[in-house]
Amino acid sequence: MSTPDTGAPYDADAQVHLGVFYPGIGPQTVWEDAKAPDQVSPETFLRVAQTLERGLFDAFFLGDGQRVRENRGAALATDIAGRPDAITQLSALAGVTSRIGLVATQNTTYSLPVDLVRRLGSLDVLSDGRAGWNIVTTDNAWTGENFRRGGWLPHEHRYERATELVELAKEYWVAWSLADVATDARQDSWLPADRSAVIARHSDLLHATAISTVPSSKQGRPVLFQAGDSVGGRDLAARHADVVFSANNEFDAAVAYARDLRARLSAHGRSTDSLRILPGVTVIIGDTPEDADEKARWLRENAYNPHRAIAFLEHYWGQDLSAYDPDGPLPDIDPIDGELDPSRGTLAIADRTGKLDQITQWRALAAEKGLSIRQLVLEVAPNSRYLAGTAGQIADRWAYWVRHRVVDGFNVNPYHLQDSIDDLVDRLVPELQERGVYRTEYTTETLRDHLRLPAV
Ligand SMILES: Cc1cc2nc3c(=O)[nH]c(=O)nc-3n(C[C@H](O)[C@H](O)[C@H](O)COP(=O)(O)O)c2cc1C
Repeated sequence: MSTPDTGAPYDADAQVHLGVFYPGIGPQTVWEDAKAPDQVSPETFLRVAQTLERGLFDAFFLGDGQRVRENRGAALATDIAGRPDAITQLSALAGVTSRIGLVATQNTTYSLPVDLVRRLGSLDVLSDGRAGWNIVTTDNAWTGENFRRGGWLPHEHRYERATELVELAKEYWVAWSLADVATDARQDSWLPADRSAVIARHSDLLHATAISTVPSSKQGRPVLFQAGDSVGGRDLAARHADVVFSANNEFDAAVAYARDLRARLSAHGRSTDSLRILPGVTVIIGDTPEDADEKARWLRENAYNPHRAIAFLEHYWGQDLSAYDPDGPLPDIDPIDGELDPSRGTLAIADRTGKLDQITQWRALAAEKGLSIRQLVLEVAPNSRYLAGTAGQIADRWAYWVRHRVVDGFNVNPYHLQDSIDDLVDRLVPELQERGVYRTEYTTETLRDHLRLPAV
């Protein structure tokens, strides 16, 4: 096999960095199973975080979604079922874990800047330098309707606001440290003036004036993850992120992505080693390759059962499609705008065209491959592709990927809140350790150091 051009040299000592990304209980997670634990109880998360810490994981992180999406007056069948706020949840875990990084997804489009930055800085200080922020711009107008401003901001402005917010955050978190606090109570102020300067940003998209209320943490500031794959997203990552949570987990796409991102890093004057690339992936471990494939087949069919397959299409067609046979051809009617319209999901004016283009593409794919509604959904729905194999096969593959710098590790989406996490820790981790690509103990304390990132 030829050496992939990833924009970084081969590294025989490269290590696999691992996170678990838990988006919340949705179609990709088996929650009907009797053994599946409750998705909001503190005991569930305590057990998951402690298992991952036993497995020496770099990070546990939570997705964010601030509104339940609807379908014909009920919760959309393919959406996440219930999702408490990530910072609140991770703050609870900070007290019962000691090493694992705690990463909260929070959106930059709707959040109030100083409030968000202050809460993330607080998690970082209270966890002793283990916090991360998964920066998302959030692509749906439903979320916007929760907020005073309503569904707002087209795509390009979302990244402008995100950049301004991140720049504010970076100033806010390192404004002062505990070492700056006066020990002599007779001094005029408990902070020197140059450490309590007003941090201000005023633009069409963001207004904020702040003096930081939280000291810098043991790792300086929270580690910045960025999730979003457009040019705007990649540029934000290249300018400011420490880690990208990428969606490119197929080999050729991952190689091209690594090369592109590293070129962007260089263009922004950053070293290609200052950013970690961790794509999301669902891992299915079997006793044999056939066993893993069989599990994957079952999971995929469970995730998009006939009912959910129709619900998935209704989201695009904007209307009731319950009369259509999931094992039959795609609807031949045109989509309409309405309650289920994904233009409420993406905010762009041109969405109606985008939606029609999408449907045209699906029709072509279904015609080419002879796919029914359900087969098409299994082909195109997010997270419906899995990495299935024995633990040894997956470890071999990952060792190759990290040494060739295609990625620096993975964010694994658990398909079962406990079983798939046990498999990672008890079956995959020992195989990675045997190949010398995974730590055998924590030798570092902060998330930044676990990830071998440059100091702030
Ligand atoms: C791997 C990944 C994970 C994401 N997780 C979330 C999430 O938990 N909550 C959220 O609101 N948006 C999430 N997003 C959506 C992004 O914030 C963004 O809105 C979307 O990807 C559109 O931006 P883009 O065109 O730059 O990709 C995620 C995106 C990616 C690629």
